Amino acid sequence: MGRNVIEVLENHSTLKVVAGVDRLSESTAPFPIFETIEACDVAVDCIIDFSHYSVVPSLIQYAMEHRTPIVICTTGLTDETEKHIIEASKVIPVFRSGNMSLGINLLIALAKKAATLLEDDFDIEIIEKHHNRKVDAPSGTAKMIAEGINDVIKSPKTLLYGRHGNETKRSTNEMTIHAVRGGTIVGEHDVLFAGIDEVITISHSAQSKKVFAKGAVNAALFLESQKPGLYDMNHIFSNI
Ligand SMILES: NC(=O)C1=CN([C@@H]2O[C@H](COP(=O)(O)OP(=O)(O)OC[C@H]3O[C@@H](n4cnc5c(N)ncnc54)[C@H](OP(=O)(O)O)[C@@H]3O)[C@@H](O)[C@H]2O)C=CC1
Ligand SMILES: O=C(O)C1=N[C@H](C(=O)O)C[C@H](O)C1
Repeated sequence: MGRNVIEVLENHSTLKVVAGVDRLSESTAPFPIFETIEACDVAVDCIIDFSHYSVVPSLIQYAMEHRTPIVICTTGLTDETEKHIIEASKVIPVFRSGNMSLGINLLIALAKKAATLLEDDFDIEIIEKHHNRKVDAPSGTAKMIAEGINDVIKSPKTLLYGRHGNETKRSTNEMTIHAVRGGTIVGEHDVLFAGIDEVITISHSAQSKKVFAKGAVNAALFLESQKPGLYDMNHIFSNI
């Protein structure tokens, strides 16, 4: 994703990459690359993060100490890191989303609407598919979809992850996320509403990683004029 962000910013009219963080960089980039965020001594106006959940706490710490707005796109964050993000957002503008595409945010809005209409008679299941290099499962997006649905239905469902080892039939109170990993699949999410003799599926398929990089750059631009706070895609697409 880092390379995709660099490409999106290559000919940008107002933004430019002034530094990168990569622990094993062999890059010939025209800007300094640091092994860790702590080593970064370049003044930056915004941090865009696509990394690994284990390093996000150090990014947040750096952003707070330097009063730098931050766009956090990394998924698989621990509960402790989630709390850290909330604390940080009291001091600096923080943009946080497990999916930076417009399409997924529309899918969530549609799935919420469908869930409120169908929750009594339809089983809801989420299937996500990603490339074989992804380290976290289920995807951050699948969790966002499930949480979004649970926020609006009368009886929030218990979340399950896969059905392996389950020796009882499906309960109406559950919603399961199924994760598939293979090849170079960029990112696919299906929300299934399965009723008697009919199934409605709401799907999103990312065709390239560029879509996430563009979303992150838009989020960085959005943060430029924001006060400290926690922001997400709903603040950008407020009319979805
Ligand atoms: N919100 C969104 O829209 C999107 C979010 N993502 C999320 O962004 C994150 C990154 O995705 P992606 O770029 O595809 O993943 P990659 O694995 O390609 O890149 C992750 C980067 O983080 C580095 N890294 C991993 N572990 C550590 C560590 N312990 N210390 C320091 N650096 C580390 C990796 O370095 P190295 O190569 O040396 O391991 C690599 O440079 C994931 O969490 C993914 O789910 C991805 C796409 C869209
Ligand atoms: O790791 C990825 O590639 C992606 N991760 C995000 C997620 O976990 O939902 C977003 C996107 O689906 C791509």
